[in-house]
Amino acid sequence: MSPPFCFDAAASALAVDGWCMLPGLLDDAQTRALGAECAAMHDTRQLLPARTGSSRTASALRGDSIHWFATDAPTGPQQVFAERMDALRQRLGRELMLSLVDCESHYAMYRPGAGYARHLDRLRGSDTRVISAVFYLNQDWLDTDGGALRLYLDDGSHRDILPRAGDLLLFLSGRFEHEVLPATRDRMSIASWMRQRAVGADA
Ligand SMILES: O=C(O)CCC(=O)C(=O)O
Ligand SMILES: [Fe+2]
Repeated sequence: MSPPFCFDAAASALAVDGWCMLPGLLDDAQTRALGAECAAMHDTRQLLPARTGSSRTASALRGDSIHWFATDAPTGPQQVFAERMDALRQRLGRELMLSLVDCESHYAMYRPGAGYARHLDRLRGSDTRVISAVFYLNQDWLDTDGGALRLYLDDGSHRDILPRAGDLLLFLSGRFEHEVLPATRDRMSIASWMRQRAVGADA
């Protein structure tokens, strides 16, 4: 387990820049177990084409297939991930003085050539997603494999982040547009959102 200072460094970077990379969320065996589970679920057709917003049909905007984690019956690897993310959520909430009440997560598989067009991680009419987190599951990813997440920064520049196993990308959901560029091989990740209660919802 990585020491808590990693979480503190992430909180500081999020407060200053609004985004950061956090290595060491899980160890290599835990990361590999999640990658193996995602690949197996894809092979057994348990990942379904993702939809955007209220659209009933799979959108041309995104080409991934996903599986939401069931919080009531997590698998072993999912439970390990969820516990670690909960610890991170609580630490970030304290440090950034945010009320982050829960975290929702799904596996995602992008087949070669699939991407996700530039977007913001806020669902239409909803401001519950505060922090976006993407945990990557791809062993031995090469620069030439493509598949970067392109994060558009405030100053008009962008950063390309390769989906390397064990890396966690964190950013403020309401602030950064981003897109997934197509890759030449299968690209797996866990996309998560740390959420606040909907404004106007009952306490
Ligand atoms: O897989 C990624 O790098 C990001 C996915 C994403 O932007 C999303 O699911 O909203
Ligand atoms: Fe996104």
